[in-house]
Amino acid sequence: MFRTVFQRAAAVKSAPRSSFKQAIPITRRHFTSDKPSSNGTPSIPAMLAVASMGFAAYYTLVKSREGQALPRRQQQKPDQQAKPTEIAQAQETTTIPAFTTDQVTVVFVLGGPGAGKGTQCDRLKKDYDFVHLSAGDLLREEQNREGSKYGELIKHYIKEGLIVPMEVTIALLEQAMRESMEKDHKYRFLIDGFPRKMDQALKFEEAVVPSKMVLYFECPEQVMLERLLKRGENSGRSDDNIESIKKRFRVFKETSFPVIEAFEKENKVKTVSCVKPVDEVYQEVRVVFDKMFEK
Ligand SMILES: Nc1ncnc2c1ncn2[C@@H]1O[C@H](COP(=O)(O)OP(=O)(O)O)[C@@H](O)[C@H]1O
Ligand SMILES: O=c1ccn([C@@H]2O[C@H](COP(=O)(O)OP(=O)(O)O)[C@@H](O)[C@H]2O)c(=O)[nH]1
Repeated sequence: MFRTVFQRAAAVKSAPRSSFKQAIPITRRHFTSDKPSSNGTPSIPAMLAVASMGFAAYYTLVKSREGQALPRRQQQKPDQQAKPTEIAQAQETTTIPAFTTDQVTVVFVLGGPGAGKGTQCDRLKKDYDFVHLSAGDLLREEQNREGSKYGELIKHYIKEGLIVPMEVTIALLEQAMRESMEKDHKYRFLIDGFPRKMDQALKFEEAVVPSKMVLYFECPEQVMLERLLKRGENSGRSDDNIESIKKRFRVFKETSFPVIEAFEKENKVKTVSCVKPVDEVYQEVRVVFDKMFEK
C-alpha cells in the first residue's frame, strides 16, 4: 500500500490544480508537513509520500486562490516609515486569514473519540443555525471520492488513528465553509473534531479565521470505549475497532489534549461533561450557547 501511496503522491506533484477536489481557494500559506506521532509510525516511503503530498497540496492550494468569489481581507500596507528591510520581512511573514471574525463565527468542538461531539453538534446546528462540519466526515468523504489523490493516504492515517497532514484537512474545511457561505449564506460553523494538533490550530486560526469559542466534551476513556465499540457494530468505520481505538486514545491524550489546554490559556474553552444521557448533556450545552449566541 505504501508503494501505491508513494506513487500516487509523486504523481500529484505534476497534477493540474483542479485535481484536489475542484479548486480549493485558500490563502497564501507556509505549511509544513506533519510528522506522524511515534505510534504506528509509517514506513519511510509513507513519510516521503506525505512530504510529496504536502508539497503538492501546498502548490495546489496556493494556485487555486485565483478566482475565489468571497471577498478576502486586504493585506495592510506596511508602515511607510519602516525601513525597506523591515517591510520586506513583514511581507514575508504576514499571513492573512481568509475570513474575518466579523464575517464568520467558528466554534471548535473537541473531545476524545466517541465522547459525543457529532451527536451534540447535530442538535446544536438546528437550534442555533450553525453549519456542522465534521473534519473526520470530510476526510472520509475525500477518502472515498473517486479520483482523489489523497484517498489512500487518508485511509492509512484514519485506520492507524493518526492525524492526517493538516494541508489536506484545512483545505477541506475551508472549501466546505466557502461553499456554505456562497450557496446557503451561512456563516456560523461548528467545526467538530478539529484541531487535533497544535500546528493545525495555529495554522487554521492564522490562515482561515480565529475561533470564537471551544466547546470541550469531557468524557472518561471507559465510557468512550463502550460508545465506540457499540457504534462500531453498525458504523462501518475502519477505526471503530479495539486496536484503532487504543491508538486514537493515545493520540488524543498526547497530541490533541494539549490543544485544549492551550485554548484554555486564552479563556476560550467551555467544558461540558458528556457522561450523562444525550438530552441531559444537551441541556448543559444549551446553557453555554444561550449565553454566547443568538438563536
Ligand atoms: N450522551 C450519550 N450517552 C450515550 N451514548 C451517546 C451519548 N452521546 C453520544 N452517544 C453515542 O456514542 C457514540 C459516539 O458518539 P458520536 O457523537 O459519534 O461521538 P464523536 O463524534 O465524539 O466521535 C454514538 O453511537 C452515539 O450515538
Ligand atoms: O482534524 C482531523 C480530524 C480527524 N482526523 C482523522 O479522522 C479520524 C476520525 O476522526 P473523527 O473526528 O471522525 O472521529 P472521532 O475519533 O472523534 O470518533 C481520526 O482518528 C483521525 O485519523 C484527522 O486526521 N484530522
